[in-house]
Amino acid sequence: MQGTPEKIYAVEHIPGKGRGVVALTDITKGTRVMSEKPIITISQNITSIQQLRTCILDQVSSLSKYDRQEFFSMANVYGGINPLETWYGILRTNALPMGPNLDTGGIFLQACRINHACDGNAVHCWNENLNQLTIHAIRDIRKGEEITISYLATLRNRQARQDELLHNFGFLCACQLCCLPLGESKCNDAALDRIHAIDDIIEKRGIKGLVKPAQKMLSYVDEQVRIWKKTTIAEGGLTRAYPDAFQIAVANGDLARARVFAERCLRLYETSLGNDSPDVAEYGAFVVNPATHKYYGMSTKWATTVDEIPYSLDTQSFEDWLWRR
Ligand SMILES: C[S@@+](CC[C@H](N)C(=O)[O-])C[C@H]1O[C@@H](n2cnc3c(N)ncnc32)[C@H](O)[C@@H]1O
Repeated sequence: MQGTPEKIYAVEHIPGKGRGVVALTDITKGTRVMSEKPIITISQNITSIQQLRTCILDQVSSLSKYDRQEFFSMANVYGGINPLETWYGILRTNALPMGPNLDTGGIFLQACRINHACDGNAVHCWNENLNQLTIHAIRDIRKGEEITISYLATLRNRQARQDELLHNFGFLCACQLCCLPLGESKCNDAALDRIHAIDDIIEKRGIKGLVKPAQKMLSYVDEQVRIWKKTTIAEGGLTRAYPDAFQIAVANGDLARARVFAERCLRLYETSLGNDSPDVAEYGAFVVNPATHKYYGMSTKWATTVDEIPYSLDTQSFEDWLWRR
């Protein structure tokens, strides 16, 4: 018979932050810290106040006594002059996205107690296979350390982060990244600004940009990866950069590089999402056969086969080959 799994975190009072989640043991990178179903869900597709009112009322009134108490004790930076407004304020302060499109959010009794850090040591993700929200450690976390996630969809410069957090969550962030000495903070901001400028270029070019001008686009992603690697930010934006690089390679028929990029995506997703995540299954399949991606065949300009990966090269030469430097 299996014993009860050891509890690796506890919800505790954190000075200046209300409640928060603290590690009860050393937690290694890649560990699933929690996996949880929502007690309330709310969709952005609700179009009328009446619909919103009914949706919130129905769900709050069917909560168990314990869940209701916990829900009422959650942070609310939006206030409210009647119960319904107050509940809506709690939802807006605490809901975590249930999917990549951010159109549905959920209230989770444990995960919603996790405070923010711009460079969080954990990440949250909605797992469609489990129908649960998962939290994974993306760094080693020491016993007694607070477990933190980022509330921000993208990591912008310090001022932009602080403005967004103050506006949406009512606090002035004093995380490690926000408290860097001025010189270091400016360097960090410049790096993040450049990364986002490149993101904008890539987004503007859209799908056509994958093949024209392909080399330029791959160089942009290469630059992003090099910048992220110079920062101390856990995983940085690699979970975005490597899939971009994979798409560029596959769209140009370069199955050798596509497989390497797919392997890198897979490793990142296994750590931050867990082996049962749909993204792990998807990228696992691309590693086996990158040609199954829908963009394969857009161009044959860089055509290679998966057997052409030059594994015998030293690390630097391999990276030069990979990014076509
Ligand atoms: C989702 S709740 C997190 C749990 C909350 N601390 C509680 O007591 O239930 C978000 C709220 O927690 C607080 N919070 C989160 N991260 C914080 C941080 N880094 N510094 C200060 N307050 C923070 C803010 O009040 C924010 O609106």
